[in-house]
Amino acid sequence: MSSDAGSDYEEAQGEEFSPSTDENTLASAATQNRLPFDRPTEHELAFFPELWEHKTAVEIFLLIRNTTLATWQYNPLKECTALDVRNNVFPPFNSDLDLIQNIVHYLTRHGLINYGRYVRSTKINRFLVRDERKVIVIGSGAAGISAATQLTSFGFDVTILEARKRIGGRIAGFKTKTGELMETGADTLRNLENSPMATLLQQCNVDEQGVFDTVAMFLDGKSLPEERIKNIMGHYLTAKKALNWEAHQRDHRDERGMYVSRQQAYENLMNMCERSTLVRYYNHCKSLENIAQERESHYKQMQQCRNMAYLAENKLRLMEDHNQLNEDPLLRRSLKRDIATSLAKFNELADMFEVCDNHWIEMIEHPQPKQYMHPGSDFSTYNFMLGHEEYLYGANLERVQYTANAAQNKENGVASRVTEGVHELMKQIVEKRKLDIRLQHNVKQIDYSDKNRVKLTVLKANGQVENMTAAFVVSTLPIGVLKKTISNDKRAPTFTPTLPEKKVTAIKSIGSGLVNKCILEFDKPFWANSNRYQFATVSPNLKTRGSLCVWSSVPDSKVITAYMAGQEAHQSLPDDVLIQNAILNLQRVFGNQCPRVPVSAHITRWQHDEFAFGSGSFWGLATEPHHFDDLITPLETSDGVPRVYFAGEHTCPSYTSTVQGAWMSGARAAADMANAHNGVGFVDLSGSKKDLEGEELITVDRDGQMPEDMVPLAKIQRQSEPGTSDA
Ligand SMILES: Cc1cc2nc3c(=O)[nH]c(=O)nc-3n(C[C@H](O)[C@H](O)[C@H](O)COP(=O)(O)OP(=O)(O)OC[C@H]3O[C@@H](n4cnc5c(N)ncnc54)[C@H](O)[C@@H]3O)c2cc1C
Repeated sequence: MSSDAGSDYEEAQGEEFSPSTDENTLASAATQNRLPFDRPTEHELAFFPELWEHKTAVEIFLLIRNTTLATWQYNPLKECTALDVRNNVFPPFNSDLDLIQNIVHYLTRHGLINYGRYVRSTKINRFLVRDERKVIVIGSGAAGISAATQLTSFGFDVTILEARKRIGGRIAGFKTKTGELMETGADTLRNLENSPMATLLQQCNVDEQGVFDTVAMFLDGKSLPEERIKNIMGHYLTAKKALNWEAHQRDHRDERGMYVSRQQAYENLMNMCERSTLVRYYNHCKSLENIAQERESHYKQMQQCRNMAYLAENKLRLMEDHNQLNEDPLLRRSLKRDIATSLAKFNELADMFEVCDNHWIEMIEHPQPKQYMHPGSDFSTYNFMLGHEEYLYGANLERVQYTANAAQNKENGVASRVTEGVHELMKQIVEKRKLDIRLQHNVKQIDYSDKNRVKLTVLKANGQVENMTAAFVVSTLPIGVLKKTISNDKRAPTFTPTLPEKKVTAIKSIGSGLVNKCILEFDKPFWANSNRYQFATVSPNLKTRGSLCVWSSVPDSKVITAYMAGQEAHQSLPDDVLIQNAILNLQRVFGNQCPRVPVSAHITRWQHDEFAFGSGSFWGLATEPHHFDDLITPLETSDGVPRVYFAGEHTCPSYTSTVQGAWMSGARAAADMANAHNGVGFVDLSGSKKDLEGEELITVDRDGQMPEDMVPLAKIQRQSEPGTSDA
């Protein structure tokens, strides 16, 4: 967060916890964790069955739960213990220390507090016998690191096996020869207002930079007026809202039972809008015609009235000239009456004529558009927004189902880039938590056919093969790799026995997407001052809308990144052609300020990365919600014990293809494993600060001696994830 987070970190050890506990603070602590502040979730009700009994019990539970979350958020550099929470809950509600401990334990277990890079002050109780504690986590991406840190806190002995030479997985970056940072994987943390990544940013010694929603847009090198951008953005957001509303109302599938794609849904909406615009235009023209006819008819009647009055008046004058007025008083009166009624009628018609006239003028002054979206720049801008959505989803919108609202989650709210790179967060957590990570350990086989243990065949850097065993395994193999596994690709690890049919179907059904980057380094930044470091170049060609569309940099960096999304992410053009295209794009906007040749450049090809085979997962046209449950369900060894757990961004349906989703999935897998094997009862977690020795973890081995009230719960029905769906 701030550059002096390090010193905060040291100071935190002596700091007292005293967050304000007013209603707003408590409510926002809950929403920050994706929990409803005023009711327990189904998941909480499953763990605290007594909440079904009394309304008062629910109120006390919520007060303690929300205060615990607020206490942790107030200072996430330091473990939040039951004693800290007790001090922050006002009497008499702080009298039940057992309840407070249970809530602290529950929230810790499920990765809502006491996670990431923090100082522990309580002992870690290890109840499982030594052999049952051994966990191997496959992969050191965000999911693997999250699972490993959590499991270590629950008393497991964790080793991470990582195939690459580095940690981080799809969070990656390197320094150029001149020391500039190029982030080749995830670089933007979105949705920070309710993401655990906000806490990690607070815990780590990094500098974060806000990414703004409104960006400058250029079409053919010319800046689009802000007003037009806002206008089109309005159309796009309305369409997106309509789509999300529709997704909650009914299912739209084709004859094969596949969901309608987002592209199709946007096109349908656009056609509907075009149709209704045309209908409105037709009605407008029809009304104009009717008014014109009405006006004409009034005019004609006015003429008739005028003529009648004129005739009667002429007749009267003639009678007067011939001194006949007194001769025929009846005729005289009748003529006078005709004049009066004609004039009255004329006036009435004149008023009606004026009303018509005003209406006519008003309609002429407010013409109706003939088209919903004008072809040309407006349509290109709208199309750019769909291209941007392809970047957020990491997939062509023709392949993403219309119901998916993950992009909504990612796009809205607070977003940040980390000056030192997102991988710096992972590095600092790994160092602080002293995780045991074996790099260049490529897992080739996961054998769960035995009893009591899982065997792994691992290919090491020196070409040696090592067989390793563990009581439990957490696989964070990416969706792209799992897809290769089920298609028997030699580069991907195998499972023995082969994966169950349900899992295979799930892996096939969940989409594997692709985003790539073109990263350019120059000798100085020419793309404007430090505030404006994100802009978009709108492609006039609809087919290439995802190509080099969004440009991003961090202030004072000499590196600028363009993203390739949708169809364009699969570009097979050689690097130098892509780099030249990017330079041309920049030159259209910045002219000669942009040099013809960059100092250095890097193009990513995540589709060919054999430890990822893609950038992230998405809700494909055949993805059903239960596919994520099928993917998450652990594999059982031959003794019927669940031992191979699954994590990774692709197992977090609400936040697929994000670092947040990966982190949350690791915490979820760790909780599932601990709940099943390490007991869901609670022990004294209040901790004794006397035991605290620096930042060393204090572990107490109890070798199988589990307290009576701490029974392992073989299977807790996963009713919902804490802090996701039912928030
Ligand atoms: C170009 C790009 C841009 C992105 N931009 C963003 C963004 O701006 N914001 C965002 O939130 N997300 C973004 N993402 C997505 C984000 O990076 C991922 O969702 C997240 O990092 C996935 O974490 P993970 O732990 O699930 O998987 P990974 O990070 O892929 O971790 C899996 C690990 O398993 C290892 N592994 C694979 N096979 C084996 C094997 N056989 N043996 C041992 N280890 C193995 C891999 O090397 C890897 O380290 C982006 C991704 C890409 C590619």
